[in-house]
Amino acid sequence: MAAESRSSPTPLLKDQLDIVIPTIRNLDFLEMWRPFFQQYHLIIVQDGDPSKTIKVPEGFDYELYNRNDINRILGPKASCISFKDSACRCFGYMVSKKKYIYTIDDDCFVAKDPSGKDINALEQHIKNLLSPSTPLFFNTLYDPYREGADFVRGYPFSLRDGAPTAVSHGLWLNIPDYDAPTQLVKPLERNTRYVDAVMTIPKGTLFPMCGMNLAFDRELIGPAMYFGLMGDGQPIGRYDDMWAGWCTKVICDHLGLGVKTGLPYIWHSKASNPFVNLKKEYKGIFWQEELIPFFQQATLSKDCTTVQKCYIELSKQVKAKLGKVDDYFNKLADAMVTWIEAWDELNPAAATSNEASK
Ligand SMILES: O=c1ccn([C@@H]2O[C@H](COP(=O)(O)OP(=O)(O)O[C@H]3O[C@@H](CO)[C@H](O)[C@H]3O)[C@@H](O)[C@H]2O)c(=O)[nH]1
Ligand SMILES: [Mn+2]
Repeated sequence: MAAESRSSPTPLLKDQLDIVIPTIRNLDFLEMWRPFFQQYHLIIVQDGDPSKTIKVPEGFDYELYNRNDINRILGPKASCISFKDSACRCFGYMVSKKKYIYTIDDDCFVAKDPSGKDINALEQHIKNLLSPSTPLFFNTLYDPYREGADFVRGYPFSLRDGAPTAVSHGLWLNIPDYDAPTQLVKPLERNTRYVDAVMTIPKGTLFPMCGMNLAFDRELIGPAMYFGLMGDGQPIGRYDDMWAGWCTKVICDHLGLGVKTGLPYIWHSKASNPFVNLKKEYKGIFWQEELIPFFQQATLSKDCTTVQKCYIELSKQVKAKLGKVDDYFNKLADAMVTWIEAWDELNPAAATSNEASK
């Protein structure tokens, strides 16, 4: 009997997920990801000099946007997209037409699990996103929906359906995502600890969201994933993902959505320059002592029934309460509004459904 053709199974969410990569480098790292990424569509956001040619390895299906494209597509609204900072990646979220996004940095490679097996980070993120979260009651055996685990005794049955998962936050072996001061005092520290767990970040708790290995449900939370104004002309850098994470978590808590962190790991290969990072982070290190209480105390009214409405409401509070910390936050609050306007312009269907829920 002829051996049946063993075509490899269609990858999960093949036509429902885009991979967004911000880059100022070449994309050779994709060779290592080819087995896991090749069947997905890539959105490459080329930062820096648009006249530079970024070589994409053969065989990948992609669209590439440089700064000229961003300016052409958004016109004056392009002012909300950072230049010369990885924050530019959020343009990829806006132009995508898919339900899910995975974003990864170009210095992140395939890590190995303790058994030595290559980790398909994308597959794990998809599992995280397709299973519920438990933001209202902590399960001490971690992810109860995982094979071989469950809810522990005392876990209310009324809460076991969980909440829809909006965000899956992955981690990093080798170079951990430390801030500059920590990097300076521990230049040789490497993360070798593989913790085999995925857990939901409880409602009411903020977290430092790192953008280098991150997936999210674009339809559930996309408009909140604005990676704030950083880089060229801005007084701060390396807080783009943090800003998005704080806004996202407040909105997820308000809308009853879940955020998970833990598996999958990637191998982060490049330590960016701690001195350059210190300059970028400097103001953020003391500003965040005011930003965190702001987000912890932020409340959204019951009229905020969509992400866009929540985000606009949050932008007003940023202006009212953080504008006095530094004028940068007035600029950022305006950029948050511009981001939503641009999002709705590029995603009219979603915007109309947003209108409908008014
Ligand atoms: O001006 C730039 C600089 C970089 N990029 C691209 O963005 C990612 C991350 O760059 P890199 O790996 O050099 O920086 P890290 O310090 O390791 O990044 C971590 O800190 C956060 C800063 O916000 C970031 O989200 C984390 O991943 C690479 O793909 C670069 O090519 C850029 O587009 N523009
Ligand atoms: Mn890096």
